[in-house]
Amino acid sequence: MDATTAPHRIPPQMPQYGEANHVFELMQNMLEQLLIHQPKDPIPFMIDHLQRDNDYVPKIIILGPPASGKTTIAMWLAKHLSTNLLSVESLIAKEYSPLAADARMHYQKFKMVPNMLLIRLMQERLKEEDCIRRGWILDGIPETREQALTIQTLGISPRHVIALSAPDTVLIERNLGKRIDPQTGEIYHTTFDWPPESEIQNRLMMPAGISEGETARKLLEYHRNIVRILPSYPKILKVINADQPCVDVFYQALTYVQTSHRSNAPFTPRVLLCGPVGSGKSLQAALLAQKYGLINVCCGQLLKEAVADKSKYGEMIQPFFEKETAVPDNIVMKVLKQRLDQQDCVERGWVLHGFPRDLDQAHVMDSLGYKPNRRLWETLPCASIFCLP
Ligand SMILES: Nc1ncnc2c1ncn2[C@@H]1O[C@H](COP(=O)(O)OP(=O)(O)OP(=O)(O)O)[C@@H](O)[C@H]1O
Ligand SMILES: Nc1nc2c(ncn2[C@H]2C[C@H](O)[C@@H](COP(=O)(O)OP(=O)(O)O)O2)c(=O)[nH]1
Repeated sequence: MDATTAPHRIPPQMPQYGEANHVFELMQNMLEQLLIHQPKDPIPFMIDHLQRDNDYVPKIIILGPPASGKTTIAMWLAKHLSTNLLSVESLIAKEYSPLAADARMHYQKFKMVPNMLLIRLMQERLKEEDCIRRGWILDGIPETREQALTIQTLGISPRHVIALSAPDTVLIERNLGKRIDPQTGEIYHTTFDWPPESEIQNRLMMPAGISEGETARKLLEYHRNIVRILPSYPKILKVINADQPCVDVFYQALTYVQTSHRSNAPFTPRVLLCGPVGSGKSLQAALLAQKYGLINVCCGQLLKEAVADKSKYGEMIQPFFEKETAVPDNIVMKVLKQRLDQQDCVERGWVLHGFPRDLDQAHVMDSLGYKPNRRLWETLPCASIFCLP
């Protein structure tokens, strides 16, 4: 077969390098921003995007009906993730911003901020260094589908969207107990979250707009809009039940925003199955190989085949088999390397079991660049192992 028709050998280090350094996602994010912003000269834009290196900072939207705990959860997340919290109130309160002054005037007159003014105010804030470097959380924004679509068109892409939900009756009742600390802006509740310090208790204020009628009106407005907003975020949305203790809502939200979504990057599974003898590694390896088209690599089987084939390594292994002593790690690794570097393992991925059996072997495997991207540990009570047939 001449060189032009021979299969193109992809060195295993290439896909592994791409996975380890998220090269595909890096390029995908940059391409997205290029197509959204369509700069006259793409090169400086791409250089600036790559130097910013902020693809993985928090970019979170928290939505929910009144009294669902959006602000409470958003504040706790912002503190935990050291990121910036943006809400309508915080945006219009911004000093030295003509846009904010204009928005304040609207808000004082009409109790609302026009869509485009709010979006421009948000855009202005998101361009600031701290939001670029440390990311952001939008609390209760977007409020309408028009805002959601405009935000997307401007290239403001959240990585995670959380929608809190709870029965209206619960929220109307809950909102009656809302209290705010005028000094810190912290939110409390007369029943669910009362501060221990009497000094804080004494200065808490009842915010406006928490009466049953007001909350019911806001709920109607929210339900009318939210059904048109959520379809804008099909793959990054998580709905969390807010009718449970705040702390539980917070930890579900935190767990979600700390997960990364499946990317479209090409992915070659390299699965490592560990566990005591009899824990089912061989069986699970065979099932995984069959289901996902992986190569089933059993280390013990490889050594036996090398001896049976009387290969170069087989002759080295034979004496250890005859003396029933452990085959030296360097010989085992050579046999394993020969197998894992074969085209089928590189292209389809593998599920390895029976190696490594100890830390030294794990270090040798890692040092040679064989890094599994899925690790499964099978455990079994000792008693069960001795009962195996
Ligand atoms: N899971 C919860 N369980 C009980 N009380 C909660 C919970 N989450 C928030 N609260 C309380 O409900 C009240 C409203 O919370 P918060 O202001 O965070 O809600 P919100 O969704 O931001 O409301 P709004 O949209 O009206 O500002 C506060 O007193 C808060 O302490
Ligand atoms: N009950 C039960 N038995 C199992 C399970 N997985 C494997 N086995 C059986 C099949 C074999 O007879 C025995 C050892 O399985 P194995 O896959 O060879 O274990 P391992 O030594 O490769 O880890 O246990 C399992 O999940 N449940």
